[in-house]
Amino acid sequence: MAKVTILGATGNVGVFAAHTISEIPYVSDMLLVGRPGREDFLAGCCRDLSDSFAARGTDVRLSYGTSLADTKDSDIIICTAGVPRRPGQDRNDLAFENAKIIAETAETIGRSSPDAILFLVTNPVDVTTAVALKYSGLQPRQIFGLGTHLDSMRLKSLIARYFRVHVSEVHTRIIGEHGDSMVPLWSATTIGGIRINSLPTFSGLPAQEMIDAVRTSGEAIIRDKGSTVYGPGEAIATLVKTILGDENRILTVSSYIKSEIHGIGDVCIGVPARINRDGVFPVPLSLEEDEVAGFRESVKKIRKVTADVMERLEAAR
Ligand SMILES: NC(=O)c1ccc[n+]([C@@H]2O[C@H](COP(=O)([O-])OP(=O)(O)OC[C@H]3O[C@@H](n4cnc5c(N)ncnc54)[C@H](O)[C@@H]3O)[C@@H](O)[C@H]2O)c1
Ligand SMILES: O=C(O)C[C@H](O)C(=O)O
Repeated sequence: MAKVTILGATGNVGVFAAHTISEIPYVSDMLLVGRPGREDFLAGCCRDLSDSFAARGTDVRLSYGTSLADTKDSDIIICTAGVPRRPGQDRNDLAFENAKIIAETAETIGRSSPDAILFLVTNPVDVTTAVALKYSGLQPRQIFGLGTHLDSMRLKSLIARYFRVHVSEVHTRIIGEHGDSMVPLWSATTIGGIRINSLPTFSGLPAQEMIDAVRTSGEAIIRDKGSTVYGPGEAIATLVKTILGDENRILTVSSYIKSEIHGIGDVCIGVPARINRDGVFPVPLSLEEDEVAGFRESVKKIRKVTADVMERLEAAR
């Protein structure tokens, strides 16, 4: 059984993630952490969640706190703390502001929970994953970000609707930045186990429209309802369950790669990774030429944003 901690638990994503995670059978304890002054809200969340447990037959010990010291002995710490983007902003516009929060948080967690797995949701997630890796001192396998898992789910749902098949029949991946330079892997997309490009209907697939819809999905939801919540919340729970259940699923998350993909590496970015109780292990890949070119561009972009942020963080210390 495991203790799962959510940082930023008073936020839109944090609150819903607490609900989805409480449904995972391996979770025995859940700690909700918010900023000082938010104690009443956190207490209310705990009471409200507890009410739902009776109906569901769930038995999770809930607690809340406002200090990172409370996170000690967590098995997984999920970080949703930080500012979200407003309509018209790019996720990378949040880079420095959120990196400052993550650097401080990661330093404390690295000292107090050296065996934990640290899961970043805060955007821009590829950059915050790299910042957490550097400042926590934890091993690369212990740190990952939501990355392009949510984008892959968005594409999966569009493909399933287009082909009028159940979503479970579709396997697809998007790699690279959780952002504009993301790269769809049509070569790794199957429907009912059959490669999508060997289906006669593939030629009519509005592939570019689909990927454009995925690229702009977060922005469109934020414009219409203020924040993305249900997609990220369910995606977070899938990953927590994969870790705690030692499931060895291959999911596309932001992870540190050395040179696993065509020799490209030394960056945190969305890649397929085998995920289990020990953490996250990127899977070496062989891609089509245009996919490699797209991935190189995406890596180049993320490396630059990450390097700029690291430099500013060091200068600010
Ligand atoms: N990676 C993804 O796919 C994905 C999906 C959704 C949201 N996000 C990101 O998650 C983050 C949270 O989104 P949200 O919609 O829940 O935002 P929100 O504003 O509703 O919540 C933000 C949370 O962070 C906390 N916070 C803000 N500044 C802080 C600071 N200086 N120190 C400590 N805590 C602080 C707030 O108290 C609150 O709990 C954003 O960065 C957003 O972009 C990422
Ligand atoms: O788009 C955002 O800013 C939130 C998140 O990254 C998302 O894709 O839902």
